[in-house]
Amino acid sequence: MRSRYHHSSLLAAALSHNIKHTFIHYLCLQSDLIYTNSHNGEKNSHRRTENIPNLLIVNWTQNEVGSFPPGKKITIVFVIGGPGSGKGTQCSMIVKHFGFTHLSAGDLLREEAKSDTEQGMMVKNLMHEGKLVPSELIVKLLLKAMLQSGNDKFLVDGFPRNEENRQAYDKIIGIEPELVLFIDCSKEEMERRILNRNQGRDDDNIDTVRRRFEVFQESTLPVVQHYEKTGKLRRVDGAKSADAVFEDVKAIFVQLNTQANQVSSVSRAQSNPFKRFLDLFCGCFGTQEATN
Ligand SMILES: Nc1ncnc2c1ncn2[C@@H]1O[C@H](COP(=O)(O)OP(=O)(O)OP(=O)(O)O)[C@@H](O)[C@H]1O
Ligand SMILES: Nc1ccn([C@H]2C[C@H](O)[C@@H](COP(=O)(O)O)O2)c(=O)n1
Repeated sequence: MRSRYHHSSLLAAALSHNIKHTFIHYLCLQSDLIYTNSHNGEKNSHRRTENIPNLLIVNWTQNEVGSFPPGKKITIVFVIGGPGSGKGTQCSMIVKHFGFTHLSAGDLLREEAKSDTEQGMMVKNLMHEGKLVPSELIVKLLLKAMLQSGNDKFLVDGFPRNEENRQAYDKIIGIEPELVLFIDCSKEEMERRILNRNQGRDDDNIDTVRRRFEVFQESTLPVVQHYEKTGKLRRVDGAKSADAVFEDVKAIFVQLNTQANQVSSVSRAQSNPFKRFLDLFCGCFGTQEATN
């Protein structure tokens, strides 16, 4: 306990004096803190939580990543489910039918893991152990990919994986998801699918898969419960065949499109001055709404 306190104090001192990264890393490893050089350019240390690794350098600024133009309508759907539940499979089908851009948090991290940097190595190791990568990093990668795509409709696959992901997203991107699709599937079926997947993924081995299940149980299920309470969750039975699951998914997206069209026709009508005048006029004489 004393040594942990000692390292935390040294870390604070090192941060305020711009001491070399390697020394800061050492201190982070010895304490329960992580270090981030965060989006507002400030160096910070944070208390580590359950799924946060020992050390992290997140090095970015808001300018580096950019943001959406103010007032632009952006549609976001989160797709969550256990490992191997069929998130990627369903996302590919949604893209074909509904014109979303598919952003897989796992794929973005696998790309990052290829880079020959300290950060790349950290991501690679965490994924190999079946652990979650720090939230600021994944949110930054998502925002970057969203802006690069030029689209305004996004399926965010495999996110949020824990409460910390959700909070980092709120802080950095802050666009409420329209809905959260949850693909519900038994552990036995997911394990069977992953071990048959054969895509050369480093984390598709029995030990890592078991750890990924634990993380899903401990960290992702509370997020599912959160969205259930807010009324945003749409649960589908992932145990059916991929096509049968998509029938259920399709119904959810058709409804989402219908709602979006209704909202945009109301706002188009509200921005038409002639229609507003006519509605007011008819309202005064007790007639039905003038136009629609
Ligand atoms: N409904 C289904 N029935 C049977 N097999 C399926 C079904 N959906 C997907 N699969 C197969 O199961 C494997 C895992 O699917 P997929 O990669 O889509 O899952 P995922 O949830 O994205 O996994 P991960 O979280 O590990 O990336 C793939 O080989 C896929 O072809
Ligand atoms: N929000 C996320 C999403 C993914 N990861 C890491 C940990 C996962 O085991 C791995 C693979 O993801 P998948 O392809 O199964 O969606 O990527 C994370 O840390 N945070």
